[in-house]
Amino acid sequence: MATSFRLGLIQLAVGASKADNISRAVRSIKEAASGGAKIVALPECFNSPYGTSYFPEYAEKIPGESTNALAAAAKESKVFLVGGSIPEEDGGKFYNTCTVFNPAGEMVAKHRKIHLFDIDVPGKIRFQESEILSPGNSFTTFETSFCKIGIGICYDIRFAELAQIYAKMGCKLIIYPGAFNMTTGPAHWEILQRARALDNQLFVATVSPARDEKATYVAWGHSTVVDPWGSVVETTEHEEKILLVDIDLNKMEEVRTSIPLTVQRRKDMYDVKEV
Ligand SMILES: NC(=O)CC(=O)C(=O)O
Repeated sequence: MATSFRLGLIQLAVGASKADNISRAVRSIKEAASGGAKIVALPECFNSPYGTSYFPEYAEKIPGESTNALAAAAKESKVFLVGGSIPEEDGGKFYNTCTVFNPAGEMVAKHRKIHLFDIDVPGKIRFQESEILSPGNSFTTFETSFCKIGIGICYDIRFAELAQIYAKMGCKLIIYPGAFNMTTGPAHWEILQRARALDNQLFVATVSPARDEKATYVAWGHSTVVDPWGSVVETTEHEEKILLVDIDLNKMEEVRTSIPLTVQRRKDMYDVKEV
């Protein structure tokens, strides 16, 4: 199994036209692949503006228009493709869903956002995904020719337990398509990624939409890769951009050998009763 690869993160400018969002995503996937990316990822809500009022209008069944385009793009460019997320409709319910495709264009994973983004920061931001969306109920990992990868969507990154579970399942990289905002972005976006990476001694990547100041929800941007030492390998500002980042998985073993948390855990002590 190869231990290094190039990861392509597509910080896509997402607008009101679904067709335009899809075609620009497909173009960017090809561009990332031409730049040598073997694993490519799109942002949360890549085909729709982010907001509960948009979800029913933009929602699709899976497979559907957006995921068929992703499957074809993965196959054409021969990449593993983490398809950001789309609003999904299934059985009259809506989900925030990430689909993953292998280089043959087959869907190999589907993650429905587990932790819904319900927050109310007085005077700053109130967002209640649960007004429209239902949560997913399963963990999502997939195998590549490089390593096992775990998927979370945006708010999922705030829950340390999910990352710990993916680490236990043998993931070396967790990819979080996400769209933090102008309040929580500067405060928490980078520190959460570094915390998840450092706690679990693995790679973490996030992919945001580009910032649109006129949108009802203004995304923070700053798609990033953090290594198992907790260092930011690569990040960007808020404009549309394709980040190409070389990942050397040997770094993980190096860090785990130097600071051997995985064998030092006191699992005999951690099962405490919650009060
Ligand atoms: N948009 C999200 O799901 C999460 C977010 O913006 C935050 O946690 O802050």
